[in-house]
Amino acid sequence: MTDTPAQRCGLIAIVGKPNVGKSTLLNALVGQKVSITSRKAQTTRHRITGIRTVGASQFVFVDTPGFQTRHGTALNRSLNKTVQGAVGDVDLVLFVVEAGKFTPGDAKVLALLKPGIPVVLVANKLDELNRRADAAPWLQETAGKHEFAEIVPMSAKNRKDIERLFPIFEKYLPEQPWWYGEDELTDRSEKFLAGETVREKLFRLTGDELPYTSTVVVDKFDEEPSPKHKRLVRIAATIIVERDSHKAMVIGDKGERLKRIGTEARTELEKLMDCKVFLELWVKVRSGWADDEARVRSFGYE
Ligand SMILES: Nc1nc2c(ncn2[C@@H]2O[C@H](COP(=O)(O)OP(=O)(O)OP(=O)(O)O)[C@@H](O)[C@H]2O)c(=O)[nH]1
Repeated sequence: MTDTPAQRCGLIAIVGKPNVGKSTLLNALVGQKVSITSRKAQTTRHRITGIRTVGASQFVFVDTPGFQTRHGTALNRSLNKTVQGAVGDVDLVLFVVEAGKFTPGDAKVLALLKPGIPVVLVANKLDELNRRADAAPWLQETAGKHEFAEIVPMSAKNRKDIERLFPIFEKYLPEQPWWYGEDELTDRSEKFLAGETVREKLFRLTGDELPYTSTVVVDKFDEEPSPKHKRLVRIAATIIVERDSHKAMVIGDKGERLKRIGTEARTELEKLMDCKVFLELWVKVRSGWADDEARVRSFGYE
């Protein structure tokens, strides 16, 4: 008779300063895109859970926004609150830094972590170090900065590195029944994913020109009966920018850029939701919204 191992389930927070690869890591761990990535710093604003069940263990991941220290606007204050909220009630924290670098920004994030919760130091982007031998003295020095439960040099873009992580994390999850089904990957709604997808395309296609204060609000998400398609979803979303010049930038020459944002988002959503999608995009100017607490709340960034 073989004993089946008891079910384990727990929360894992992914923290780190902007652009260290938190979203890339989460997506690779979950195996599907649930959090958006882009080269632009600070594209992750929401607390997103990704779920992955391996063997008897269910790993529930919480992504956190990049820890912003430079500006003090309401938006940034809201982001910082989310980070602090996310690290307080988890079973394990993955503290992500870039291998070979430990900056004051990293130190600030580390200082936020509550004592008593095990922290894994994830030294990401190892592939970007010219010589792996250079990592050894850096790892030794960084190990002294906190009582890390584990130290893992790796690359979130390397499949083998990702699969090695599950057995490492497993022992930190409490023995308890799973919270989600074995195949569930996220508890985010399709409406939420629609907004995130448009936002990703927006930032990808505007490069560094557009400030990160731009956002996307989904105004309509309706399923409609259709004789031609097994499922049809009609989505309307508004891209909110701070200035007229940003609006012109998003729309582009003869509307080309907005059209491309819409086409790319629609194609991706059709794949993600496995249905026909009609997507309508609007661009609106609301100046100063990032400084306005009430508005930040009404856009859903608690
Ligand atoms: N070379 C290399 N690049 C990586 C790796 N992991 C992530 N990146 C890149 O680093 C950039 C930032 O990655 P993200 O996953 O968006 O970073 P993030 O920490 O979630 O960023 P914020 O949302 O700003 O907090 C992207 O261009 C990724 O492709 C890695 O292991 N190696």
